Amino acid sequence: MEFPSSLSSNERAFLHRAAQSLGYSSKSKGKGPNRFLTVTKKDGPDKPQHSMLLNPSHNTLFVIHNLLERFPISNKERVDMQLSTRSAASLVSEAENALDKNKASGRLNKGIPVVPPQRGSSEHDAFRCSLPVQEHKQEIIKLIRENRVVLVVGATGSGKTTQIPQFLLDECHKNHEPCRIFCTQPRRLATITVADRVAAERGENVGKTVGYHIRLESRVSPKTVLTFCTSGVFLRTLMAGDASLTTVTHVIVDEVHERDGLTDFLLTKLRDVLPKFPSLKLILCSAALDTELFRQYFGSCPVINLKGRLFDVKEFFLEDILKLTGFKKKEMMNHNAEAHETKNKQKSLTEWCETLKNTSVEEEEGTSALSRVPEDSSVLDGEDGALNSLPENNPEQLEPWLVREMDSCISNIFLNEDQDAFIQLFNLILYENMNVNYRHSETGTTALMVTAGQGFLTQMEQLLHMGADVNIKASNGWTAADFAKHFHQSESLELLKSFLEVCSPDGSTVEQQVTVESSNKEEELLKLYHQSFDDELVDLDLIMDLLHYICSTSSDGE
Ligand SMILES: Nc1ncnc2c1ncn2[C@@H]1O[C@H](COP(=O)(O)OP(=O)(O)OP(=O)(O)O)[C@@H](O)[C@H]1O
Repeated sequence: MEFPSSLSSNERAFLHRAAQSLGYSSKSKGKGPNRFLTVTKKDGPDKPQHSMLLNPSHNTLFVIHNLLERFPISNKERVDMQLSTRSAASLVSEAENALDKNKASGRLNKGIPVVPPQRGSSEHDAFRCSLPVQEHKQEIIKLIRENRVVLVVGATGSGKTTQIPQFLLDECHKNHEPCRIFCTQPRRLATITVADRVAAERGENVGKTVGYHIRLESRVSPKTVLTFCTSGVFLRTLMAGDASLTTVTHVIVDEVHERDGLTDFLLTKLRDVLPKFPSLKLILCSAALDTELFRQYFGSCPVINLKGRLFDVKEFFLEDILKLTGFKKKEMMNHNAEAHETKNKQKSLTEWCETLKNTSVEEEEGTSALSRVPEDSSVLDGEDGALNSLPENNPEQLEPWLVREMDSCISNIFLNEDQDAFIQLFNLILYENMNVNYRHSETGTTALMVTAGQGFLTQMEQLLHMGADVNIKASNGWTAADFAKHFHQSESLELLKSFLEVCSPDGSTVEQQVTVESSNKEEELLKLYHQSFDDELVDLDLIMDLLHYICSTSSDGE
């Protein structure tokens, strides 16, 4: 058995005497930090070992083969496995071998308690002091000193895992008390990261004062005082015999609230063995407030409740995030260009409506219904330009003279109430195969819309019979019914209503056709986003932009 170099000369002298009285031989070798004390049986280390025949099953061989492929053995391990005569010079490599064997078997190494070295300073010092657990440092130390089992309850992030083991290390250093601490974690990854973090907080690298041990991997040395390990590794060590706890001073079982099988089993085992090891302290850490069960299980052990670190939760919807981050995709840009075009069309239509309104006011000197533009005229400013896209309406696919003619008919009907324009319009529809739902190239209006707006009932009926669609929206989002309503053409509205009652199988009404469009910028942005991205997918670009925004605009912990 080898003892670590950290022993004082007095301690080494004590061990030499103890070894002698028990009939063992002991020897100190090396200088300064490399001085190790080894205790061997009188027979000497060279006594040949009894060999045992191992007959692994086919299945076992298969598993071993797989494991060796995943974790190939090093040259050194290969040499060590040869049955060679072991020389005294191989004492150090023997110790390393023992570590490796324990690593593979998933059991903790043997060791003795030592006084932890003084903590070094680190960049995390200020952060550590800000953790809620710091306020309870003295209370925690006192309770652990005075009780066999202590339960610490605190919200996630209060500092239980990283700080409580360090309180013990610092306290033992201050009082020159040897200690050997194990802290169990339910997960392998957490075991490694928390060990790394605690070592860094003490200004060290992992593997010195602070180490970790998970199955098939460990970073510990004879100087390791605090070992983070998985519940599985700790349990496996206990299964090999309770004696492994002889030199352990503190066991911290973390995340007991998770109630995973291994941790629960570990707690059962630890409760059973506690009476056998009077100097062993057990600390349970839980993030859940409902801890009565654990408290009772450990004979009404004392409980420390830590305050959590609460941060304001800000709620953002997708449209807020799009606005805050200025997120733009190529597809969104394309949609934006389309939206820009629609905006121009809306502007033209607004001008049309204004012209018509002014003309009517001049004609009817304030008594006209048109002088009382209804409250909802705000829809004219609507920025949403949800145009129905019908391929036959695309002026680019039509001959230019047809576009010119159709545009002129629609604008003349609307702006000049030109009855003759109807003759030309119907000619184009009937003889030039123009679509009855053709939309004016600059405003997106259809013949039905302008006819409804002007209250030309006979022509409206004709258009409806020719298949005019009442659902089409102009560039400002208005349907024919909106035009009728806006320009107070109640008869037009009635006609559309009765037409819908007859023709609409889904029972939609004219009231439902009257569109209330929002001018909300965020909504527009949201619509643009939805048009360019499939909601079923996760938008990693947006997430990256959001993370970047959070990192660049807020300070730590906000
Ligand atoms: N590996 C790490 N890297 C960076 N910061 C860390 C790391 N580990 C912990 N921290 C920081 O230290 C704080 C306290 O962590 P700690 O794990 O001690 O809290 P805890 O109360 O045990 O929470 P939990 O119940 O989630 O384990 C965390 O909120 C985090 O800010």
